Amino acid sequence: MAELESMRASIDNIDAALVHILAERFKCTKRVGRLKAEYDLPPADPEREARQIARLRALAVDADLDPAFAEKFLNFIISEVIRHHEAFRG
Ligand SMILES: C=C(O[C@@H]1C=C(C(=O)O)C=C[C@H]1O)C(=O)O
Repeated sequence: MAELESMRASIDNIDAALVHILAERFKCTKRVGRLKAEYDLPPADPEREARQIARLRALAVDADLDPAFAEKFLNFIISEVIRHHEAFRG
């Protein structure tokens, strides 16, 4: 079925883009983690996280994406980031 193949090709492209986007994000967050370790700042910043979650939920609603899913996804990423930041502190 041509439409199925076409949709799957787009899904594969989107998955590749997601991997590249996540890799860039983790490059930034690792740099932030090294700065935090250097300046003895805590690995997590719950106030910033709350602002990011509120912003992402609103963007999700506008984009017709489930905001609960958007929040879960961001929390999943942030928990990995915090794990990296804790490791930088040693
Ligand atoms: C990257 C940071 O560290 C943590 C991870 C965050 C993220 O992945 O967006 C946000 C806040 C912090 O809990 C930061 O403080 O900016």
